[in-house]
Amino acid sequence: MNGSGPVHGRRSSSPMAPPFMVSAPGKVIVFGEHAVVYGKAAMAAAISLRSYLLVTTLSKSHRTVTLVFPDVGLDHTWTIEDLPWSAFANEGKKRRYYDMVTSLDHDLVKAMQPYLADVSIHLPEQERKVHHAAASSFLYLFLSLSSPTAPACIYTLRSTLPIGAGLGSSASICVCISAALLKQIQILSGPHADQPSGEVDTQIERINRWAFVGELCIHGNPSGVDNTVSTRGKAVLFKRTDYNRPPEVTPLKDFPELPLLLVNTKQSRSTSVEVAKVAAMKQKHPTITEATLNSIDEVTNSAHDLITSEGFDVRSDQNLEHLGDLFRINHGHLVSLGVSHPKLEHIRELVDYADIGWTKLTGAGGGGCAISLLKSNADAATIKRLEEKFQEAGFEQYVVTLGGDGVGVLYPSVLYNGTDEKGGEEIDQQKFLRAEGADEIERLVGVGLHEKRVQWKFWR
Ligand SMILES: Nc1ncnc2c1ncn2[C@@H]1O[C@H](COP(=O)(O)OP(=O)(O)OP(=O)(O)O)[C@@H](O)[C@H]1O
Ligand SMILES: C[C@@](O)(CCO)CC(=O)[O-]
Repeated sequence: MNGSGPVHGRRSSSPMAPPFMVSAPGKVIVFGEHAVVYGKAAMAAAISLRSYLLVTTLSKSHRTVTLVFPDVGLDHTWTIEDLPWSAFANEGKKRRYYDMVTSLDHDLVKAMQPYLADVSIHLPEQERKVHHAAASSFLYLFLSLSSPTAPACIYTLRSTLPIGAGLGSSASICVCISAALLKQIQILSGPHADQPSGEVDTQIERINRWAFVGELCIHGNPSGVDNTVSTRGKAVLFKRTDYNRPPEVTPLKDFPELPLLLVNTKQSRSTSVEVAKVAAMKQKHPTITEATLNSIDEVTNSAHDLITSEGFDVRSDQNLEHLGDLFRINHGHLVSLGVSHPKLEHIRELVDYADIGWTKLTGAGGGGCAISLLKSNADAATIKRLEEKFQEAGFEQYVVTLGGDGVGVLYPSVLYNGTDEKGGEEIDQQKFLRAEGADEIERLVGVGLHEKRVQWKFWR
């Protein structure tokens, strides 16, 4: 069944939950992508581009759950009672919200297939794959965390992140879905000011674990670094040596405001395909590949030692050059693992010719984005010329800040947007859908890039 159905305005006297929003950031991997899948360290930071999910509860006369994901053109409705609840409730299959789930249950994945089969059935294979990935991560989490008596709802998702560009779009939507569903079953406490840090950690951990399960539905073998940084925000050093245990996550306090250019080749690719390339390389040349992955680990650890060393100053030429060397070396590793792309090499060449910094791909590669660390003497005119060359090549540049907040909640979805509406401006589905492009989404509901919005709450 397709179509998003009616959306009802809510009043505070209504017994239904009010519309609310959750939001989670994308990320850049500064060092260690791919190697992190094999138990090596990675360093990643949240970025100011984010996904926003609006949850609208419908009246009791409705019994449907609808996904409205316009960024990819997905609009699908399931009837709640029709879904395969019994498979997910079976002895040995039932998961609790506090369980540590580290792999997908193949029987449950199979039980979902008939309900995914008619999602965007009319679309070409490539688009359908994108829809299926998003729909399956939602459905797996919905069936795991919710119940046949769940209220009818519309989940409307919009993101200011480019999709499939290495900036963690899939993780940010999984974090949003996980947080929304956990919020709806009322097992999240907060976020609120002065929440004890132990309680904050528990909420973040719950959201993160289920976001990881969502990521498992989208790409076969995620390390968990993307969902971890998206949930927690800020920046982390991440390492997962044993998939049956939680990863080692070291928060990087005072992550330096690196002078970075972030450029998207706009070459589409899929993370799972790029991860599979490295797996194939490892099978073909196990010793050499292992040595490359170990070398990446050393690069990441060297960067970590540097930025946490006493006296580290990103304005020091010596420190910057050290980090720049590590950018170049890490990019070389990724090239040798086969996950670069001629367009990523083109960005690197343009920056090298301008001689203003060091470049590496970020994320899974195969297209997507590159980051360039700028030298201190990079002058404005040269940067401008370079930006024009990016544009001529069809690339897109983003201005982002690093190390911002992780998952946030806006409950109810009311903001003080400087409008005349009494009690604040209610963000309903129409308004949210009408916002054109990333800038308008930011302006309408953004967590604070343009102005500090106190209504958004974070587990800090
Ligand atoms: N805004 C969105 N709306 C709907 N689905 C989305 C959205 N963003 C991401 N997705 C889902 O995530 C998939 C992209 O995941 P993929 O891992 O390939 O890219 P990424 O997360 O942007 O990159 P990386 O993992 O390298 O950081 C899409 O195919 C889609 O299923
Ligand atoms: C390529 C990879 O290392 C990063 C993708 O953002 C995959 C992962 O860690 O899951």
